[in-house]
Amino acid sequence: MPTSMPDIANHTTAQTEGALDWVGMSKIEMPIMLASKGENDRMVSTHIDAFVNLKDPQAKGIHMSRLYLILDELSTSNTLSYQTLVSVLDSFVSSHDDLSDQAKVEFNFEYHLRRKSLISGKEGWKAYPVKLTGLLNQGKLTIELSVEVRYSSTCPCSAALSRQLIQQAFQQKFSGSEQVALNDVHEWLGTSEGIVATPHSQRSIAEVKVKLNNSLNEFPITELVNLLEDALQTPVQAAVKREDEQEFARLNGQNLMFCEDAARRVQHCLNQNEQYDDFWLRINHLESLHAHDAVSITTKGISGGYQP
Ligand SMILES: Nc1nc2c(ncn2[C@@H]2O[C@H](COP(=O)(O)OP(=O)(O)OP(=O)(O)O)[C@@H](O)[C@H]2O)c(=O)[nH]1
Repeated sequence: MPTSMPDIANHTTAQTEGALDWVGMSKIEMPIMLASKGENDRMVSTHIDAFVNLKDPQAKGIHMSRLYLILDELSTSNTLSYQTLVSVLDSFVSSHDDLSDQAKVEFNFEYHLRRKSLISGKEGWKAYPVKLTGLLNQGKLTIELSVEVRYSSTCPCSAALSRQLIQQAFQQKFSGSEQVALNDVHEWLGTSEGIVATPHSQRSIAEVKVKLNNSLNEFPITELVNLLEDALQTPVQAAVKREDEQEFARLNGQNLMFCEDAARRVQHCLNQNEQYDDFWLRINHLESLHAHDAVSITTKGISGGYQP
């Protein structure tokens, strides 16, 4: 490097002094080889946020290029795992010895999983938005995993109101007769006059963030997705034949959910799981009855933990 190049970060001081909580870069685009528990390592297309604190109030700035190059080395020569995420954070701090004692890195990407259809035995891809976050605060390490799971929620109130309309239609149709023939009822139930009303359902999104226990050394992405989809029972589907669609209708009918119900199901499952020291969740029902969404938010509720 030519010696005459000015080095603002090193050789000037701040015009106005002040320590800063986070300084760094957002949405760095990099392909990253990712190790995830139970899956083959694979390349994911990430957007990375990388930060250190600036604890020296007089220092002009941090060295952005050092953070970038640490990530570039991860991208070109390594695999993102629990261990390498910790190394990245250590390197962020050690590359800024006098300036920083905290580091944060967030990897945002879509993680594709093969998902089985409900009945037909077909398979298809689903893409799950995932965020892996590492935080190093004066030697204290926190690793978080966030995922989003999309599912269908059918309104329990609308289902009850629809059942009432079906009962009324039944009464109207058969009220004159002393006895009703089984076949007549069976046939009538198969018509659109029989099922005169259907409850509304909505595309719904569970956003979940978990703090990984220190004893974990792998990212449990697939496990967390499975846990959430098992709790909710009505995840959106990939490959769908008619038998799968019918089973989906049955599952929707058997799992009627307000956003409160969905939040409690997820809360219950996460509370049972000891791998997660803390959790935060937000349930979004993108209403079809309303133009606005129904939302519920909760946390594990531990002292000093996530805030709703
Ligand atoms: N600190 C800081 N740097 C910025 C910002 N925007 C762009 N940069 C640029 O980031 C580049 C890299 O900075 P450094 O890491 O200090 O680069 P360098 O001096 O060649 O690297 P070292 O020799 O390792 O210090 C510089 O060219 C800065 O101008 C900003 O808002 N803050």
